[in-house]
Amino acid sequence: MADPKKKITLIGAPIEEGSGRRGCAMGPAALRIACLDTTLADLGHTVTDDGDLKPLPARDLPNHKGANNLQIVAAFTRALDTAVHDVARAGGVPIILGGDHALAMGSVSGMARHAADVGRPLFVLWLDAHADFNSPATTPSGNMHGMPVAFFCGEAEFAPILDKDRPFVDPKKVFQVGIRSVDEREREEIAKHGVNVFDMRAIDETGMAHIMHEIIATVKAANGLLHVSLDVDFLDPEFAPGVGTTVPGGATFREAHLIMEMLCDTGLVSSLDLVELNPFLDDRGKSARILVELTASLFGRRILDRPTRSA
Ligand SMILES: NC(=[NH2+])NCCC[C@H](N)C(=O)O
Ligand SMILES: [Mn+2]
Repeated sequence: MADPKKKITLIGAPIEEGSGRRGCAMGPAALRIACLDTTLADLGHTVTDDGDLKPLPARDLPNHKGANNLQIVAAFTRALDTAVHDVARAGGVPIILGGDHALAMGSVSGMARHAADVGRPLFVLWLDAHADFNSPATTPSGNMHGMPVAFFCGEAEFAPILDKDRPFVDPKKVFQVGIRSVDEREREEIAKHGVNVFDMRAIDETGMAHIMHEIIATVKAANGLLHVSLDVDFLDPEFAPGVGTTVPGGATFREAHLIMEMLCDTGLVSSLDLVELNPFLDDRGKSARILVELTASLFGRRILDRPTRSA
């Protein structure tokens, strides 16, 4: 395993205004209560918790009818773009504690700037039930957590949220895994832009290991950085009910761990979003705990390292 001990910085992003309901603002607290920091520190990493971002609404932007709560979403986007870029530039691995998925507008944009600084391409592994490739022009809901992928690929430029000359992510370097809910216009957009989609059928037919080998080989061959964006609804609601947009038929506990273990072996992961956790809807912290367990697998925990629990 390449360079196993990392400098990890936790960045809380208690944004819920990108989704259609309340609750995700409690996500960072739930992840902390589920011991994300000590779990990573126990694996030998240096962990710093930068606390929660609390940006003021971006009052320079007008309301937009296809983009609900634009001023707040834009404020988090700007704050995260800066915070994530700063951590990566200092040689650290940012983990963003969400917060709804609109936060990836900022986190991925910050990593795209870092990748451009170091002259390496940025790849994104999007683990989600949804493609999140809407824009204010195509959205059926106006909810901005359905738009981050289009935004960081430069396909949802409707207001001056970030610098318009910022580096975009090439949609062909976005791998979406677990997809099972895509809107009609969104489907056309992802096909047109060449986003790589592995939906649940592909997972069932081909197997997760095969899909991950393929993705990892592509990133390695390009000497890329890999940002992982993990939405709770990637998982089947049976294992992770604490999310506002559950879709039946999601990834299993083992499939999700396999992804994390395979990624860990590559040493390619530069940054991670943990998003859409809604503790208000969770079942006794179950979903928060699963996110912490998956993060542990991504950063080096091995099943065989753990004491066996019988009964
Ligand atoms: N990150 C999420 N949970 N996204 C859900 C998006 C749902 C729907 N496609 C929309 O745009 O409104
Ligand atoms: Mn999502």
